[in-house]
Amino acid sequence: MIVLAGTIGAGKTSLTKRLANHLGTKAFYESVDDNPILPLFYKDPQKYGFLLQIYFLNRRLQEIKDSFSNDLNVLDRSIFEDSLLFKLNADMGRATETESDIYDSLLHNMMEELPDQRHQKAPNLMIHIQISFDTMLKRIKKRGRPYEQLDADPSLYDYYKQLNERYQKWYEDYDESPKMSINGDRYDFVEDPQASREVLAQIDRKLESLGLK
Ligand SMILES: Nc1ncnc2c1ncn2[C@@H]1O[C@H](COP(=O)(O)OP(=O)(O)OP(=O)(O)O)[C@@H](O)[C@H]1O
Repeated sequence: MIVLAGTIGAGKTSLTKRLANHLGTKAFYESVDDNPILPLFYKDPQKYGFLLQIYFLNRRLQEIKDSFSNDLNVLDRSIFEDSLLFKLNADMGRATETESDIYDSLLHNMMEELPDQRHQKAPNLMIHIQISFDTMLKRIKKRGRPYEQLDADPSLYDYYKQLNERYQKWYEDYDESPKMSINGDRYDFVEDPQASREVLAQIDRKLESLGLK
């Protein structure tokens, strides 16, 4: 499977749709607007941080299992990014070190490959969409999910800034599968059809180099 990665508002969902369409495969989305824990988490991160992670972990593993049938199926978010978000939350005092350690050990245990399994759980390719902090703020505002807005909670500014900064290092350290990065500032694949074609061509070249296409 191919997984998309990137910060809030990077365009993972949009690129998932375009890429699956282009490859003629199935797209798997995590519905954000139907997530019952997310608004609770934004209201009280300390109380709901751990529950939210377990909710996501469960959903993302389900997606991985559901998408096994084709190596080119596309998932709108990687399971590995959640750990980055949770660590940030732990560092901001919204989760304890014990919760963070237990989460990491559970993730590791769930993702461990078994000797004779027919399909690997790790993705075949991870595509990171990189955007600047400025673009991230603009996208969050434009999309307008109420609980994500800075007007409602100015302390989110620091959260978003740190999150954006940590993504670059996360991408550099990521070694669960082959990977590539898309410049989401330069290529506005949502609004600009030419940029969209260029991004899909970049991904095609990578898939070809991996023997997946
Ligand atoms: N592991 C996590 N811990 C805390 N919050 C999370 C986690 N994963 C997602 N979220 C929250 O869920 C919401 C949706 O984030 P996500 O990046 O998955 O989708 P998105 O913003 O719609 O992405 P895109 O615009 O790239 O499609 C955001 O408010 C984000 O902060």
